[in-house]
Amino acid sequence: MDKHELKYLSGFGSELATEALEGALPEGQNSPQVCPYGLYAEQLSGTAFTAPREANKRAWLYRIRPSVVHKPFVASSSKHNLDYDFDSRHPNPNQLRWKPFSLPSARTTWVEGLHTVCGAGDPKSRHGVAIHVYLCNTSMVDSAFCNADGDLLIVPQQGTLHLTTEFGLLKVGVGEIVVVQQGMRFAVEVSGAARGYVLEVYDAHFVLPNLGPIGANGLANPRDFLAPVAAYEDRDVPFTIIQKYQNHLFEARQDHSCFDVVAWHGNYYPYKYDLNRFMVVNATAFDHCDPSIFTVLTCPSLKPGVAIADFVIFPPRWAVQEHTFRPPYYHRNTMTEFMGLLYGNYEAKETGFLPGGATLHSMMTPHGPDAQCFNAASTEALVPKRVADGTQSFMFETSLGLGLTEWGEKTCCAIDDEYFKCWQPLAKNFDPNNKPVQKTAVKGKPVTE
Ligand SMILES: O=C(O)Cc1cc(O)ccc1O
Ligand SMILES: [Fe+2]
Repeated sequence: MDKHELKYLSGFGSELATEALEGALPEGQNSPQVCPYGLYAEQLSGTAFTAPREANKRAWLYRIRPSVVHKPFVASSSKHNLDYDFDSRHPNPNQLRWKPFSLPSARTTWVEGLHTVCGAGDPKSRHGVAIHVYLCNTSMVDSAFCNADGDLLIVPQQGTLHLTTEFGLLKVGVGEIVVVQQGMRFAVEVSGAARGYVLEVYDAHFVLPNLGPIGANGLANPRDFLAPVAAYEDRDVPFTIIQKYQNHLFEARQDHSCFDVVAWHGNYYPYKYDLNRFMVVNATAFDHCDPSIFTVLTCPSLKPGVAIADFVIFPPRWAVQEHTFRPPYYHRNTMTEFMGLLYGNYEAKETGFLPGGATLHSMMTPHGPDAQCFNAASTEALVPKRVADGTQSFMFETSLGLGLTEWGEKTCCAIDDEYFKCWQPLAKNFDPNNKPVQKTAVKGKPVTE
């Protein structure tokens, strides 16, 4: 496996085919009596066999040994920081802000460094989400992680992740995301301190949002999603599969690497996406569009238009709206908003919300721009202006109510108790005697007349 010059296949949910050895993919059928090169055929299903064609997901893996060749799973005795108890703690409706989560000083792998902040639901009933951060510095060796419970959307904030997967290799830097779907085995190598965010969903796979009147193109374009080309290792070594099943970690030993897939085809694969490829659509006349215009990926619920979770970004762009308060409006939402900052700062809060930190605004919890942002944006000259240049923030937005873990609310020691103060200086500007002349979109016809 060459880890330096990585090649990718392009397409979101496409039917892809790739072989590391010429002729390793059987021709014209999935299960020949004898597979090329003496490989074993194995299907990995990402949906029920009978899911409608447009939703049906599966991959055929041609591997040195089938993945069933392992010793029994036993409860993992390794230290970990995953926590799926979202119901024991008292609910907390406050606006929450976390200072940057501290990186470990002891040797910590990506799996060991996963810390759960909040979540809802459970994988047994296939409904819910969990939000984690990872804080690590050490590469996984001779082991692979596999989430039997759902999909992982991984957002690096510091340090490049080198993923070895059953499907091949992915290099994921800051400003890119990677989605490893349910049941796909992978290992993470890092070359120093690494921090990032993880959105785990149990209900369904991520899809691209519908574009409606935007048309056939825009937002995240399907061809910018990249899948690995097949790459395998034939290594007979003591090897551990770390499997998360029903939110518990299990380990199974085997005598060979699981990254032994020589060829694969199908529409179920891990993929990465460069956030800089996002084609921004926004208001060009007046008013502030809802942030759904910045949805990269969505995990839909069964209610039309309601997401289990959306992955939304706030990309660098032009702001050109006239007679408009351009930053986010003040709001209370039916959705829950968890935000993270990758680099730079967030337009509605220039200070306090720092890269590697986070905020949580739960359903119906009021929030919006801090006082400093309100005052500046209420008086600024409304010339065309770049916003969010040199920055990248994102939101995990869910229709579920989230419960905090003990680590998220206490032991991470990162909660910023001062957060509420950013709104307190918002002044009462109301003056019933000062009837304004409001500018309108239709020149010469003010609505106040
Ligand atoms: O709260 C936030 O900062 C996220 C957000 C941004 C925006 O432009 C509109 C609504 C919204 O929730
Ligand atoms: Fe919000």
